Amino acid sequence: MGNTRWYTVRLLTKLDENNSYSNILLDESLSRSDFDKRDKKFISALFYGVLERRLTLDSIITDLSKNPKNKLNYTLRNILRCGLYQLKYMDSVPDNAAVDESVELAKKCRNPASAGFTNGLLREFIRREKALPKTNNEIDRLSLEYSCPKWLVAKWMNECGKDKCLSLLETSLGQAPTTIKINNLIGGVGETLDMLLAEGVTFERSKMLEYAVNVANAGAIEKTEAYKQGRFHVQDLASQLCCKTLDPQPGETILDLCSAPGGKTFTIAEMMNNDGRVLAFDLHPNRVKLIRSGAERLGLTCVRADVNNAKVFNPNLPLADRVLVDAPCSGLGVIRRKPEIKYKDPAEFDRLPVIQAEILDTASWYVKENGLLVYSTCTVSKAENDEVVKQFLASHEDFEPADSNDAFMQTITPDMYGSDGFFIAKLRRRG
Ligand SMILES: C[S@@+](CC[C@H](N)C(=O)[O-])C[C@H]1O[C@@H](n2cnc3c(N)ncnc32)[C@H](O)[C@@H]1O
Repeated sequence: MGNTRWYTVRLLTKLDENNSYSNILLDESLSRSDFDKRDKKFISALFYGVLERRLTLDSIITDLSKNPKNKLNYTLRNILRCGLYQLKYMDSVPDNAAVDESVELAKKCRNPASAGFTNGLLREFIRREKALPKTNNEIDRLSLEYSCPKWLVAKWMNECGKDKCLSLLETSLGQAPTTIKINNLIGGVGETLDMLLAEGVTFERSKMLEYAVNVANAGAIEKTEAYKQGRFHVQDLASQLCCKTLDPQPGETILDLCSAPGGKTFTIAEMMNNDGRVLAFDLHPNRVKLIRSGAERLGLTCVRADVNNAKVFNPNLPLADRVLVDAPCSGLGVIRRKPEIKYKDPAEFDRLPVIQAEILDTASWYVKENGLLVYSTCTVSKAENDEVVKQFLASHEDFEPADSNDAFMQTITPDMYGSDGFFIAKLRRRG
C-alpha cells in the first residue's frame, strides 16, 4: 500500500504544480500504470478525497502547525493532506497505518525534519479526537465542514436560502452518478441494456426519461462493446432534461452554438431520428473534433460540426427552428465531479455574465419567428443564470418566456433528481 500512497502524493503534487484537470490527470496516469484494480480504487478514493476536502485538510494543518507561517513544500503538504484524510475520512485505514505510512513518505523529503513534523502533527490530530478547528460563525463552520470556500457558502446562503444551501453543500461531496443516454437509433433499449448486463454493468433506468439510465459500476463503461457500437453516450440527467426542454423535431434545423464535447448535440440528433440538420459549433478546433468523432460513433449523420465564435454574428448560418446556447460558465453545479472548480479565484467568474449575455444576444439573431431559444448552464449562480435571462428579455422585446408562468426558468439542484446542478431557460421569438 505504501506505493499507492506515494503515487497519490505525486499525482496531487503534479496537480498543484500544473493546474491540470484532476479527472484527466488521474485517468491518464492510472491507465499507464500497472496497479491492480484494488490499488487503483484506493488511489482514486484518496486522490479525489483529498481534493474535495482540501480546504478542510489545509485548515487542520494550519491549526496544528506550531509555526503556521512556515511554508510547506507541495510534497510535504500533500503527504500531510493524505495522512489527515485517511485519519478523518477513511474508516478502512487504521490510524497507526495512516500515521506510519505518512512518516515513511515524509522521510523521502529533502528536509530531515519532515518525518518528525509529520509524526507530531498527525498524532496531535488523533489526540484532539480528530476535531475540526474552532470557528466563530455559521459560514466559517459550514465552509470548514464541507470544504467549500466561504464566498461560495455565503453566496448560496444569500441566493438560495439556508435549506437549499445546506443541500447544495451536502451534494457537493461524494461520488457523482454516471448516467448514459441510450441511442434509440441503434437497436432497442432492451437489447442495449442486455449487452451491458452481459458485460457486468449494473444499472437502473430513470423514471423521468425513457432513454436515461443510471449506471452503478461505471468504471470501464466506455470500453464496453455496446459503447463501441454507438449504442449510448455518457450524459448527466440534467443535460438530457435540457434537450427535452429544447424539444427538437425531425426535419428541423437546430443550432447548438457551444456544443463540444457534443453530449447535447447527440441527444438532439437522436431525438430527431437523425432527420433534419443539427449544426454544432465550438470555439476550439480540438473540441470540434470531439463532436465529429462522437457523432460518427453514434451514426448521427445529420450532425455537422464546425468552429465558430458564438459571440460574433455569422451571416453564413441559417435561421433555425431552435437554438441552444449551453454557455461557458463557472460550473458550480458540477463541483462534485470537478472539485478543483471550488478553489478557483471567484474573480475569474466575474467576466462570465458579460460573455454569456453576448453569446445569447448573438444567438437570438438565428432564431426563426416563433422559434425557440434555450439558454443553459451547469452552474448555480443567479448572476450567470436568472440575471442573464432577465436582462436579455428586458432588451429583446421580440422574445418572450416560452412558458406562461415562472416555469420558463428552471434551476435544477442535485437534491431534486440526483443530477448535476443545472439551469435551463426556454424563450420564444414572437411571431
Ligand atoms: C458547457 S460547455 C458545452 C457542453 C456541451 N453543450 C455538451 O453538452 O457537451 C461550453 C462550451 O462552450 C465553448 N465556448 C466557449 N466560448 C465560446 C464561444 N465564444 N463560441 C463558441 N463556443 C464557446 C467551450 O469550448 C465549451 O466547449
